[in-house]
Amino acid sequence: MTSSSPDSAGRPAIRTIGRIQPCGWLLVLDAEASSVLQASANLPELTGLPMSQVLRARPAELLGRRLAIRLKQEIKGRSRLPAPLAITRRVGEGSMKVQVNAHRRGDRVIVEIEPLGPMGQRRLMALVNEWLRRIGEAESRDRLLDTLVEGVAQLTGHDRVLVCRFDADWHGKVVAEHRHGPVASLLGQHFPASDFPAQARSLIEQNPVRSVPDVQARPVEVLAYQENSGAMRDDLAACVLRAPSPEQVSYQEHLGVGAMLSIPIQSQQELWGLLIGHAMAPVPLAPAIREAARALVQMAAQRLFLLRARQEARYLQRVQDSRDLLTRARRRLPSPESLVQRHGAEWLALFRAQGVTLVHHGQLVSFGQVPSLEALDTLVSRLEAQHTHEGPWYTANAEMQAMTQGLALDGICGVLAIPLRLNTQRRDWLLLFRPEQVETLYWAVPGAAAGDRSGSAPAQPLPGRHSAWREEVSGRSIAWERIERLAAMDLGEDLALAASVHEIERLNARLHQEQQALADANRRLEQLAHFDSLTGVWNRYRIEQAIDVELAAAERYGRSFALLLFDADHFKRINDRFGHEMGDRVLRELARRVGQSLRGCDHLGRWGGEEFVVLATETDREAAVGLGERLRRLIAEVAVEGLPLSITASIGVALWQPGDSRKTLVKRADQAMYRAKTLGRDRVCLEDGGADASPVT
Ligand SMILES: Nc1nc2c(ncn2[C@@H]2O[C@H](COP(=O)(O)OP(=O)(O)OP(=O)(O)O)[C@@H](O)[C@H]2O)c(=O)[nH]1
Repeated sequence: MTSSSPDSAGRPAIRTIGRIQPCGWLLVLDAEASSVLQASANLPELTGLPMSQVLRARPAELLGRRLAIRLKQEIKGRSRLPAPLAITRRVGEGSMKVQVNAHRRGDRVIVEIEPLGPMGQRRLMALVNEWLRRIGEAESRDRLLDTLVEGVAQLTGHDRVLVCRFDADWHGKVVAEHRHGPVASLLGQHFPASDFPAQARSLIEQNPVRSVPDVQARPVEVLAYQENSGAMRDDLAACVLRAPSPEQVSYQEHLGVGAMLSIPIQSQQELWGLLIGHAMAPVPLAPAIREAARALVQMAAQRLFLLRARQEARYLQRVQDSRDLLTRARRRLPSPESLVQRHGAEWLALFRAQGVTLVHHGQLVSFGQVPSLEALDTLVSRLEAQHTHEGPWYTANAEMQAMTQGLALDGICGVLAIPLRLNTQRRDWLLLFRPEQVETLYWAVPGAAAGDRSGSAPAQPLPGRHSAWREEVSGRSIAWERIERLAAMDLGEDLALAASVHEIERLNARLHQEQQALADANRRLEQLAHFDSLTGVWNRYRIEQAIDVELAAAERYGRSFALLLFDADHFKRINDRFGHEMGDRVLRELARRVGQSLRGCDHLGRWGGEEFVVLATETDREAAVGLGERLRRLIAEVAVEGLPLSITASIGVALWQPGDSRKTLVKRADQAMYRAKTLGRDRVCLEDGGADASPVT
């Protein structure tokens, strides 16, 4: 900002508050657009008034009454004019058609006046429509961009129109170009990120079209009286006419460019790239042509994002197909480990990767080429500790990331890590690895590239080319694209689900086994608790329970039942003569035969030693004695292999009497049995008072 002191005549000082290009005129008005605050120093040419007067004039004196009123009305309550106003101005002897545009900046209204070009509106419209049609029909990205650069070149007359695509680091690569005349090609070359500083990128939002019709032209100062000069430094940031900075001028000179145009290719979410027009000599660019070029770029951007969406949809379909396979596989419940082995090759193709690792329950399963186990372990612990959110972690430049630095990655430069949340305590991971991809870059501007990128060899000038330097970029893999990251997240979700299903199935199987074991144990326990281990018939505890149940039923319903207690005769002799094992065999055989001969409603139990109890339900005295006699005969017929003797038993019979307890009933049966013993054995005795069945044949 420069200023001059009041002159000798005492007139107030005039300050310079900015600069514009000489291809137009600029006025800064107050918020109501009713008084002039600042004006470009070339306004005397257009108005015929001296500068001192311009700075004191009312807008109507400079723009004409009708235009000034329209301007005032149309900018009221708006941030910019809905459409430019066109007027014809008398300039000197002749007249000139100019376009007036205005926008608000803080509490000021900035008015830009530009001469309209010679091309008729109708011819221009026809041309634009033709190119819009061609752009709308392009079926591939390359075809689309080629059409765009050709169309813009035809409209603007620039010698070289190119499309520069930004990468994730804001380096730009020239991906399409149209040239006219002997101008050097920049196709395939790179512009370093330093050519597109963040500040310049943010200016794109304020004023998307940047046109410098004459790079070398001396800028025109925007002046103000001291009292009106309190302008913000960036007052002119959104002006089309804003003069390029000295650095921009020298940059363009370096490229040998006399005129330039730049229009962003963007969606609401992203700045995809830039369309750049270069002319070796100055080229005036009428506002209508500038706008037409912008319309072409906007149409191309729309088409570009549509084509990309289609391509992404195709890619997602492939991923979906793979996920379907996984879902089908899930029904067969394979382990996550076997899924990796089965689908690994397919995932590597889908994600352009060379290796994949699934970290599941602390176990690592890999397919393809992956880092060493030690490196993987370290990577997973670092991810666990440092990557706290649910989204993916990724890098194309592993050496430069703290997460992957210092790991023996064996030539792997790209890592995409997807956290799989299976339980709340610990995460599993799906890891994809990409190899290094050495790339040769041609930098459009020497010097600027060196040091910008890590791991790259120093940039070398290319022999025979002035504007390109060659650089070998190493230590990087191809970048993980957004759509690939999203697809990997989907795959991760499926894997987590498959792992959960498998895990649940495994736990269920274990639970089933445990239940089975528990049931077996219970069965064994019951066997132990209720059955005699030698003979397999009920033990004393169980038969006592049964007697109690029968006593209760008899007490309640008056149902008569009998208890038969029998004891093998002279059993000791068998043991003594033929051994204890023979004694055991005899007891088993005896129990088996007696048990088999009983009715389903009667019960046999071992009372202890060689003594057994038969509980005969619904049995009266006669039937009980009959049963005793039947058993006596049956026992006498029992033959045991290797035993040359016959076996006999003494049987005591007692019948339930009202008021009986287990003890009294058993006691009577025991006494009866004792009597049978004393009467000579091998006989049935009824309790006291009953007639004994006679034995011996
Ligand atoms: N082998 C075998 N012997 C048993 C078992 N339980 C008891 N004994 C034996 O059975 C015999 C019973 O002998 P005693 O009570 O003298 O009666 P006994 O020899 O049958 O004579 P009486 O009952 O008077 O006819 C003892 O020798 C016990 O050791 C068993 O489970 N297996």
